[in-house]
Amino acid sequence: MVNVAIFGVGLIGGSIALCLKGKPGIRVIGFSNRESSVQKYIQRGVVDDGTTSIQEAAEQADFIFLCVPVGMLQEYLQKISECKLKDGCIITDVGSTKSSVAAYAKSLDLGNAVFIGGHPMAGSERSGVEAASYHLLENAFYVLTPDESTPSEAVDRLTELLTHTRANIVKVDAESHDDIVGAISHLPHMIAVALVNQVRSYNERNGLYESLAAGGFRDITRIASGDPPLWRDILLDNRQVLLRLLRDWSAGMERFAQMLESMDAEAIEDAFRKAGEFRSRMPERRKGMIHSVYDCYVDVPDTPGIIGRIASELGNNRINLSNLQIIESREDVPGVLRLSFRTQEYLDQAIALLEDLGYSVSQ
Ligand SMILES: NC(=O)c1ccc[n+]([C@@H]2O[C@H](COP(=O)([O-])OP(=O)(O)OC[C@H]3O[C@@H](n4cnc5c(N)ncnc54)[C@H](O)[C@@H]3O)[C@@H](O)[C@H]2O)c1
Ligand SMILES: O=C(O)C(=O)C[C@]1(C(=O)O)C=C[C@@H](O)C=C1
Repeated sequence: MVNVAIFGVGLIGGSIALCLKGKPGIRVIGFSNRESSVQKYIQRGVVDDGTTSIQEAAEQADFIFLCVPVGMLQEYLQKISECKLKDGCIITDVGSTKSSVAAYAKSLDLGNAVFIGGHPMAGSERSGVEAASYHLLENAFYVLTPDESTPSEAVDRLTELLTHTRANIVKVDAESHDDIVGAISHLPHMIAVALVNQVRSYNERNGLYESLAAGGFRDITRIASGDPPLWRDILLDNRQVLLRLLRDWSAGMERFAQMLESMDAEAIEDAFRKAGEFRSRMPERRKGMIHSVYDCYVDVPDTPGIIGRIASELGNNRINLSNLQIIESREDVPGVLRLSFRTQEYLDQAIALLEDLGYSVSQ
């Protein structure tokens, strides 16, 4: 039996647990510092067992996933390093920054255990085990950051385990990870928050700002609703990279100001053209890319016209579908029809409706 201990069974830890639980030969143990959370994980069927004891979770584990906020990673690594870990135990994390945790792991004596940093490039602005999903990591890139001293056998074992997430593993060094993810994830979160707060202050004088805000504003600002303490930790941890990126961002905005001042129509068009070209190269349906995360999966019987019927039911109930995809039917995937919505409200309404109609719906 392979024991997998998950510390922090929230959005990401819970999603990994859901991918591993029930797989032959795997037992998932959830750790929380609160007994009520442990009970919740077990009741929701996300883990096989749970404990509030770090030692109990760590000492029986073949794999340890640290899925707590970035600001807690070092404390947990340190406490785990004091446990009597199994020989060859692999400790990995899912934190959104990689350099600091890798350096910290190196400074510890982990005995015969091995640390390999990790970061699944999928997520959402939601948090907690309630938001965890079996499908969250499917087709996403999952970054691992081994270095030259990491035994390749350990990387292979972790990669093998992660096949259950259906993510695509990519290996990157920790510093490059922080540069790249700073630009494609952390900077966008800061921009979204600054933009929402800019509009929020205008809205204090005139409530029409809020009323008229439509798709464009919603699309670019969804991530401004991320968990504040979680994002505080991420931004502070990657601050050196982010300070540089913010200077580049300011320069880009300054260029826009110049284009407007000098009425440089061609340059404005050119900026949109280049951005559009780059963005259109990104696959639409890849997890972690620009996409709706308000998805659910419906088991669809093989009956003619069934997809049309589902779409009509949603339409008749004024539930706006933003995308519909028939996904390949495979043995380990419960649903075959993926329905995407623009808001949590539509998603909740759709799930309630489809369940009322007798469909089996999963998230
Ligand atoms: N949110 C995303 O989109 C996303 C994507 C990829 C990676 N990550 C990374 O994943 C990690 C977890 O993020 P999440 O989005 O799953 O957050 P989350 O809030 O959903 O989950 C965090 C979990 O850690 C637990 N936790 C918090 N403080 C704790 C403590 N002191 N002791 C024990 N447990 C504690 C919480 O109870 C929760 O179960 C973070 O390091 C984050 O950087 C997040
Ligand atoms: O889709 C979102 O809401 C996310 O914030 C996911 C996202 C991202 O920025 O793309 C956020 C943090 C991560 O560490 C990885 C992915």
